[in-house]
Amino acid sequence: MTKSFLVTGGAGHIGSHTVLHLLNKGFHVVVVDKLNNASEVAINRVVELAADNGKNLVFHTVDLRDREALEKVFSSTKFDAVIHFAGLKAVGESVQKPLLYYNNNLMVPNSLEVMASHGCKKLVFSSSALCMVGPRRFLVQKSSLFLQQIHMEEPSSLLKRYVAISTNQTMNGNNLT
Ligand SMILES: O=c1ccn([C@@H]2O[C@H](COP(=O)(O)OP(=O)(O)O[C@H]3O[C@H](CO)[C@H](O)[C@H](O)[C@H]3O)[C@@H](O)[C@H]2O)c(=O)[nH]1
Repeated sequence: MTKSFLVTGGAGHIGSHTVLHLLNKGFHVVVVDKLNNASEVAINRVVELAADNGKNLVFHTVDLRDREALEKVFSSTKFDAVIHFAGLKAVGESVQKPLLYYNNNLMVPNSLEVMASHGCKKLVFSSSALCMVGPRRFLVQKSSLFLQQIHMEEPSSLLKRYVAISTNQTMNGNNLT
């Protein structure tokens, strides 16, 4: 049977390229995106580029904080995995509006609960390598100190790190992995 993927933030930069790749591989893809940093034009373009496989793409304008809307999406399709790209990531804005970033980017546990209740156990959590500098220095050797200074003190990176770690713990704790 054809595999189905839910891509959050699938109208965005990395998301739309991922969606096209999945469609080209013949998979069924559902995108949820609240279109705060993207447009449905990107989705239409992906459908066009995927040619015949474009019919396997379904798009919903959904804010991941809206649990009821998320439940409806999971009720409509049995997903093999979720690929998570939906997030705010502008460094400068995250410093100016930290509460906006906390509010938007910490909704992952909400999605995990809905995933778990629908028996979906696989999540690809896309984050930024920059939020992992520090104890895990293997990523950026020479420039790591510089990157650490810039990024570890701004909310966007701190949040990504927090969400990455707590998502990992939740997935393990709930036997989702
Ligand atoms: O609460 C939110 C925040 C954003 N989005 C959507 O998520 C997408 C994010 O795409 P961007 O083009 O803004 O970002 P990138 O594809 O460049 O980056 C994304 O992928 C990166 C992978 O390294 C990081 O995970 C980063 O946090 C994530 O936004 C956009 O369509 C935006 O509308 C939502 O649906 N809900």
